Amino acid sequence: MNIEKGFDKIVKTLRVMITDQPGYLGRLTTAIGSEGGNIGDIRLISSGLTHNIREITVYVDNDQHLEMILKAVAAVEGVIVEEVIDRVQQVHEGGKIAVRSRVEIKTIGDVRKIYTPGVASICRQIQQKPRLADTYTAIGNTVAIVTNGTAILGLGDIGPVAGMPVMEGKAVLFDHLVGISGVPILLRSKNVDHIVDTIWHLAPTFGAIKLEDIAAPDCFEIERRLVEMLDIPVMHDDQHGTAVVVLASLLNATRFTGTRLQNATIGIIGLGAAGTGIAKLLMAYGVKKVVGTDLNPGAMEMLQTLGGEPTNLAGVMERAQVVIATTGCPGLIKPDMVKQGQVILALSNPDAEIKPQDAMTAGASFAADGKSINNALAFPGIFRGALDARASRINNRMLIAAAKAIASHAEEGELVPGILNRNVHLAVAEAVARAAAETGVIKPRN
Ligand SMILES: NC(=O)c1ccc[n+]([C@@H]2O[C@H](COP(=O)([O-])OP(=O)(O)OC[C@H]3O[C@@H](n4cnc5c(N)ncnc54)[C@H](O)[C@@H]3O)[C@@H](O)[C@H]2O)c1
Ligand SMILES: O=C(O)C[C@H](O)C(=O)O
Ligand SMILES: [Mg+2]
Repeated sequence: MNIEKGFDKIVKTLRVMITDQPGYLGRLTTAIGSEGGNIGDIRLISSGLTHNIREITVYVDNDQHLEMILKAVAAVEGVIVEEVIDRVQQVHEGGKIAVRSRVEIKTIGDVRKIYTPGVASICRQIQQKPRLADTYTAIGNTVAIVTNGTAILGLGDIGPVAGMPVMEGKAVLFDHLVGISGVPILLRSKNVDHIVDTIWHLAPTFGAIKLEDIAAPDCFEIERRLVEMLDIPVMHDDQHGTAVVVLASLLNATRFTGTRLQNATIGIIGLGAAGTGIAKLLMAYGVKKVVGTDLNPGAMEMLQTLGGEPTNLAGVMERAQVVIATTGCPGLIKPDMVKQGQVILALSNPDAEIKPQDAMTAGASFAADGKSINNALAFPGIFRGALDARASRINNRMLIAAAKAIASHAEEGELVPGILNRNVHLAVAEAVARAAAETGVIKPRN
């Protein structure tokens, strides 16, 4: 019940020509199954006189596994594989986002209105009353998604351009879930001063700034300085979006087990952007005992400064009732390290420190990975709420309100609700806007 059903396989679609007689499709599926290929959809694409074309979705472990399956299929008489389609690749072709017009142009008169000369009167009005930009431009509904590519998922420092598919993915989620226009900004810099300065100069374009996949420790300084300098919300998603979803999941885990989160010992493995953000929010919520480990002594020092206790990997696994891993190291937690009844959140993407199934088999009471405990549950509603409220910043009260809203939408026995449930994002937005008003971070109308 607590294990997310695995999407940890690679999805391939085989386009096959099959003799249209009884038994051929059966022999084909048997060949796939005999090599351990798990079959998803089977679609009939076209019917000919003697042959059919079908597309068969197969879940495989890796490229070698696919090769074995193709070999087995090639040996089936009356079946020819025409193409192996990669749907993941397909969906990225041409990029996943575009800027599109919201107005229609039918005549030259329309052009005169949306563009020069008509547009000039709108410019003048905004010049006189800057707040009119909220009414007459897209700024208030546009969020920059800024990365320098130094911590793209758990893939590490792969550069901003290689990180673009993730940034586009975040923009797609913004649009789909809460109607925000997310604009990826790729920065070719690892210099904190340059990054801060560049974002400051770009900021008038945006209603808010979402920092994404910028590695620790620079991410802390960049965010701190921007929050200080700008009067629009700035939030590093990997720190705070992740922390909100972790808090939501722990509110539920402790409710199910009848324990008090504040009194639980929380262990964090990997004290980078995500791990440190999680430690900070859990402590702000009232958690008294946070132990943590990192390969980097500077990260351990920071935990100590925050009031946590540095230890080693064995120490975390031994002492913590809840283990949260954010290292980017798949397979770091071995099943024999898991203690009976522990909650294990292995959050690294794309591959977890331990698969939830393995943690459950090893005795965990709850286990989840970064696909279900994902900041995509938090960031859309947090930014929607902050923009709607005209908040100048995002504070802990807003983050905790978001976590409670997420937690309250989980089904019984579930740590968090599904990412695609729009009601969750709406509830998060409302809770965040309310908390912004209660904490007085609403911008005055200028
Ligand atoms: N599920 C989510 O919503 C979510 C959100 C953010 C980040 N993450 C994942 O968390 C991971 C880290 O992301 P980040 O942005 O914090 O990166 P980061 O580079 O800021 O931090 C990673 C930290 O892990 C430490 N580390 C690496 N290997 C370690 C090991 N073997 N033992 C202990 N510490 C180790 C590093 O020293 C570093 O401090 C990534 O895999 C990312 O996908 C998941
Ligand atoms: O992008 C994700 O899936 C979550 C998170 O922001 C990450 O960096 O892993
Ligand atoms: Mg990220």
